[in-house]
Amino acid sequence: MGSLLEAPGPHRQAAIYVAGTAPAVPVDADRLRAAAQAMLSPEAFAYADGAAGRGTTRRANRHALDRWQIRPRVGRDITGGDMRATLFGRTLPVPMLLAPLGALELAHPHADLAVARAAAGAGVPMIVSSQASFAMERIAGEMADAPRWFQLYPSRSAALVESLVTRAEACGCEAIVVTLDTPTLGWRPDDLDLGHLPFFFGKGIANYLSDPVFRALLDRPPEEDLPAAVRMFLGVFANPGFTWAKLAGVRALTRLPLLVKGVTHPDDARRAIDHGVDGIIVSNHGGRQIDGAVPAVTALDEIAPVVAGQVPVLFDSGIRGGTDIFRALALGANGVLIGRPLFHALAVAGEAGVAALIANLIAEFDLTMRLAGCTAIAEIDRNMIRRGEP
Ligand SMILES: Cc1cc2nc3c(=O)[nH]c(=O)nc-3n(C[C@H](O)[C@H](O)[C@H](O)COP(=O)(O)O)c2cc1C
Ligand SMILES: CC(C)CC(=O)C(=O)O
Repeated sequence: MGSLLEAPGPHRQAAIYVAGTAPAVPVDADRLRAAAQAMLSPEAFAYADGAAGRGTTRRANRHALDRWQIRPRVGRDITGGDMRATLFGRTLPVPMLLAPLGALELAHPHADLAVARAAAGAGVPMIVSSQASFAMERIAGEMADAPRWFQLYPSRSAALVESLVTRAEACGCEAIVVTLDTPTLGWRPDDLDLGHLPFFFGKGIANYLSDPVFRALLDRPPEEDLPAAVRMFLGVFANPGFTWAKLAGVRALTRLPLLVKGVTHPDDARRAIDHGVDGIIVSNHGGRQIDGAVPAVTALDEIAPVVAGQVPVLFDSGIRGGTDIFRALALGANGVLIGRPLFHALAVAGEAGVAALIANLIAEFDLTMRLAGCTAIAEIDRNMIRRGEP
């Protein structure tokens, strides 16, 4: 049997299963999540799925996205279709990146290495987490010249921050993302109930264990005394005293584009620009930090007009399909980050799972865009959507 979609296009066939054959990796985000849950330990699933407090913001992220209604334009020639977008001088096949996710070894033993290979295969940038399960140099080693960025938790140790940023530059990361919404971990009942956080067990700390500055803080090497290294990690990885003024210190360390992640207030978007950032990631960390925080897409709607094109605005927290990508772009985002579905796809089928997820998202976005009458990213503007009833 042929594919269900015959129209020409670079990614068109990606999501398409041959009639009668169910896809190995569920296409729908909810089914993908369920498949991952069936395979993972309760602790691993809870860590990724978990949210702050009662999960109000995690739910609100979806609810708010669903309220935005696409207003398709008809009677247009949609034979072609160009999803490419340029960010910081790099042309991407589609305005989509893989969000930084820590402790991916909970999902799959190949963790970040599998994600890196799938990302590189698709040309979709991977944002390597500070909390990666492999050292960033090994992850980069899987990617040839494919685009990768590095996400930094501003550590209490300025020397460690400098070392991490220097290493990221040296292994070919093309941008530095400073996450500002996690000066300390949020209140996460699922993890608390299970008494489990990956970091306590030495997971997701490979970038620290491989760092000369971090190792110099230890009395004995982590290979001899992992619990002591874990305690040191817990003591230094975050910096509750990190302020806008201190961002200048990170800015001074690198000539790479610097983005801040976790902005939801328009005044903070203004401040970020005043402090010389090159990009803003509107995100509430998938509702994992403050229960009751503003839905991320509502924040995007407020922030995009304030930024008004001065720097690129990226968006995450709730993106589950191609229509969500369309909504975010229509609200002024220059690109989106894929979060939890990436963890789920990795759990279900490793590198192949992530490759399938990426291909499916691109294919659905492609179809959404052209069915809405748009054949170029620039055509996806505010006029293409409206806010529906609550
Ligand atoms: C398992 C997991 C680990 C995460 N680790 C990080 C991290 O190390 N650094 C970071 O900036 N954000 C981290 N995040 C937040 C994501 O980058 C992203 O903001 C969030 O997943 C978006 O919400 P969504 O998954 O509901 O779309 C993590 C999220 C999850 C689910
Ligand atoms: C706080 C980190 C260590 C990991 C993270 O960002 C998360 O679990 O959401």
